[in-house]
Amino acid sequence: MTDHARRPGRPGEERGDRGRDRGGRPARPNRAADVPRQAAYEAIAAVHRDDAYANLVLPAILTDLRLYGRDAAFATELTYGSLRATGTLDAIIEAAANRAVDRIDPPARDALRLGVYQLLHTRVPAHAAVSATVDLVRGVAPGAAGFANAVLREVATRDLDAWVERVAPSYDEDPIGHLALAYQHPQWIVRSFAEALGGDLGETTRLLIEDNERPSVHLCARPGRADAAELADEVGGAPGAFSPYAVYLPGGAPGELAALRDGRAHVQDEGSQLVAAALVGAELEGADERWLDLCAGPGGKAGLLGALAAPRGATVTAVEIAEHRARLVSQATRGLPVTVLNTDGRTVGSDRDLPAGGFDRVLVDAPCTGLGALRRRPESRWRRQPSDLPPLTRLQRELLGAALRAVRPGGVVAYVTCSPHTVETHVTVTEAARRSGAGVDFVDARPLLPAGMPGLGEGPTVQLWPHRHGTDAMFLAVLRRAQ
Ligand SMILES: C[S@@+](CC[C@H](N)C(=O)[O-])C[C@H]1O[C@@H](n2cnc3c(N)ncnc32)[C@H](O)[C@@H]1O
Repeated sequence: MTDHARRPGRPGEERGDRGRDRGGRPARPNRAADVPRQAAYEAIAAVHRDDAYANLVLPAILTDLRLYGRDAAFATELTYGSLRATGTLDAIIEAAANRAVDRIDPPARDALRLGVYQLLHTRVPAHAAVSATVDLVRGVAPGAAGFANAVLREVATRDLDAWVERVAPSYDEDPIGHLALAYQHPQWIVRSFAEALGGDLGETTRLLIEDNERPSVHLCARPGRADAAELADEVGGAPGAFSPYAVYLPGGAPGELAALRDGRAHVQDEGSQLVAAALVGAELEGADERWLDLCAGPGGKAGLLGALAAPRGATVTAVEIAEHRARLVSQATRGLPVTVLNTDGRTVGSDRDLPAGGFDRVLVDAPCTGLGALRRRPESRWRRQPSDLPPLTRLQRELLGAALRAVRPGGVVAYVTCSPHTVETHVTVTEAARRSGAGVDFVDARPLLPAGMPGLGEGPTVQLWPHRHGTDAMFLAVLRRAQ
């Protein structure tokens, strides 16, 4: 695995030796296991053992094992599908094995997850799923082959619905617990979605279903450099439903597109385009020249803001605390009127380049749990924990407080998260506005989005949703500092 595919270890986090051979290398399944399953095993083992990200580690494994076409697609489906379903697969394995999953050796457990996924979610014939998985287990955890065989045979006695009925609480007694198991999300996340959707469990279910689909890739045709309709023709895609800059790409990865190479477009979810453009569309009296992006890495929104700033004679200051991400912002905004600062956005007022009251428009695209983008990272729903919330919401409040210091009287701030969790959205915004010394008014964000966009709620803030808008679940609040 390449280093960039690996999530940095947290301080004090130890990596165990399980699933490694005597030389310390990850144990490889035996060569008899067929190659797509071997690739999927290696990817999910890397995710669980090394904290890797599947979307980064899998392409490297596919290349390493020379898998293309249908084989690569099968390996991808197995990897993404079994990572997304981990919690549900584990509940089924526990019931079938009559043993807690954390008492199963990690290599055998990962192989079993893959096997159960094939049995319950794919058209792979049961005998093939069982024998291929037992072969895999022989390579990675030889002592567990008989155990795996017995568990898989037990799982194969029922279909998915019957297993859900057996292991999930009934919908009537515990609807959140039932939906979590049936639709493969942790309970705390289902609860937070239901709350953000006003308690509508039917709509929550539609969201959970959408979260289990792979999203299409969206491009942003950079204003002044490309036209969305022409770009759609060029790449064989379709113009977006809402953003005037969006193009939906057919298939998965964008690959080598000339438009990306020569800076006419960048990859960006349509929801991200909409919230960045909303900041620029907000009415402003007086000067409109100095824009600030307080959390800019890796530079998607800074790229769009820069392209929108250029013809207006405005400039963008893009702040990013992480050095490597600041470099990505510089790359993403080459040729645009954007200055990148590798610093902490909370230094507004004490950093010469970030003067208090020095900006007309400010974007805070805050670090968040990313619960609105679970479609993109199959493992992230199981990795995120409720304990992630307190430090993140504190940082969000501080960054929004800094933005409210940075904006001039009468100027506007857009607060954005790619999470619909109300603690990261409404609670953060209300608290930061309350604590800010300056007077702050909410601007209705709905008219700042394209006319006719459905499902924008009661305002003044806006929550976009995968199942309503086909975008990530982006939240947008627009605030104006009192004169
Ligand atoms: C949600 S991402 C921003 C995405 C970006 N706006 C885009 O469209 O590509 C949040 C970013 O904030 C950065 N960040 C976190 N704490 C920060 C701080 N105190 N000051 C500035 N940037 C910070 C993170 O490193 C991360 O790159």
